[in-house]
Amino acid sequence: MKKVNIILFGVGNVGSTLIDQFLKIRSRWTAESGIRLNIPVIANSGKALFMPKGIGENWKEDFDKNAEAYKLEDILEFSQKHQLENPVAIDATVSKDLVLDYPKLVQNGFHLVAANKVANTLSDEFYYGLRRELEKHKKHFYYETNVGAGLPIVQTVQGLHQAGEKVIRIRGVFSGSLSFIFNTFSESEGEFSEVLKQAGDLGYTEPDAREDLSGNDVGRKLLILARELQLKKEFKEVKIQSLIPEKLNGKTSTEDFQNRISELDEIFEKRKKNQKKNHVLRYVGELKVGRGSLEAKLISAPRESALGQIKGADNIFEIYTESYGEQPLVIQGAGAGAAVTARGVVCDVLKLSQRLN
Ligand SMILES: NC(=O)C1=CN([C@@H]2O[C@H](COP(=O)(O)OP(=O)(O)OC[C@H]3O[C@@H](n4cnc5c(N)ncnc54)[C@H](O)[C@@H]3O)[C@@H](O)[C@H]2O)C=CC1
Ligand SMILES: N[C@@H](CC=O)C(=O)O
Repeated sequence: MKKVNIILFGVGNVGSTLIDQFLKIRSRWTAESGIRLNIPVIANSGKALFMPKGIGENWKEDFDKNAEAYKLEDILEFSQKHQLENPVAIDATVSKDLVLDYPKLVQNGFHLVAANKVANTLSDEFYYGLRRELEKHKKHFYYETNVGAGLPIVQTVQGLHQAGEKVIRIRGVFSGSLSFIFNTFSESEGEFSEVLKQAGDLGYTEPDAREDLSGNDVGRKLLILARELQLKKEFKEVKIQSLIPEKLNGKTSTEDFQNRISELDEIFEKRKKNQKKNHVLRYVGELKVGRGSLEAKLISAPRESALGQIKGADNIFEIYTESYGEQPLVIQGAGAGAAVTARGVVCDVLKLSQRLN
């Protein structure tokens, strides 16, 4: 029997759904794959719950009652003291500080699984430095949910590239929240701000919705895919059209922004009206590999086109390669939401566990 110990950072929207999915699947993993999954530590930004034998169904009550203030060192010590076999740190936060500690986690024997996109979008130096550290310590890093949430995008692009296929262009709708917002707003009479709020309530937006509206989240996904194709790119090289008017951007607090979102209504109402007949708004990302260009922008697409037809929080990725020619390989489906994202993380943990002794 192979034991795998999960240390979960981030018990929010994705993290708490992930715990519930793990608790449901683990007896099947034991029976079918010989993997015994234990979750001895769960942590949010302030507190951590330490349970050497692992959390159970009452984890929420246990966390509320027994979680304590902690530092990363406490987790490293706990892991050593209890000789946790195959420790896996899962990052379901948006924290840059935690990402900067990834090398330390790896040096202390941890494998990594991240929904957080920050590690793959910091400088080239950090990106390759982390990979060198992983190689040196023979540890693995999975991050399928960084692009397309639970959709198999990263593995497909990695697979094509490693197999020698020439990827020419990747284009599509890369943001689940912006997809939901424009799919809904294009077809309804409702105000833009109401739809934006709905996207947040459904768990599609980033904790700060401006990360989505600024186009930064799409920019990050483009950069992650570009780096999978060995393009040496930095985030600042991604051309991004922000949807946030200057008066509401960076300088306002998140709360202030929330209170003023109705100021977006008139702007987007105008954009919707100023389109050709039977056209809809879509926020798209495009990576042109040969030119090394990465761009995220709002376009008006024919309603009957592939981009125009997507529904709900769907993402669509059109992957143009040499062998696929004019007809791209297309991957489409829900691109945001706690359930699909958590399931993508569960898949990563399963794949990682299958590689361990
Ligand atoms: N919601 C979605 O559809 C998708 C989300 N993701 C990514 O998943 C991550 C989590 O998203 P949500 O669950 O929606 O966010 P959330 O805001 O609901 O939860 C984040 C959690 O992280 C905790 N946290 C913050 N800093 C921490 C630290 N240094 N150490 C430990 N915990 C810390 C917070 O206390 C909170 O519990 C984000 O990076 C997001 O980009 C990725 C794909 C899809
Ligand atoms: N906010 C993101 C969530 C997944 O990465 C999105 O809308 O796509």
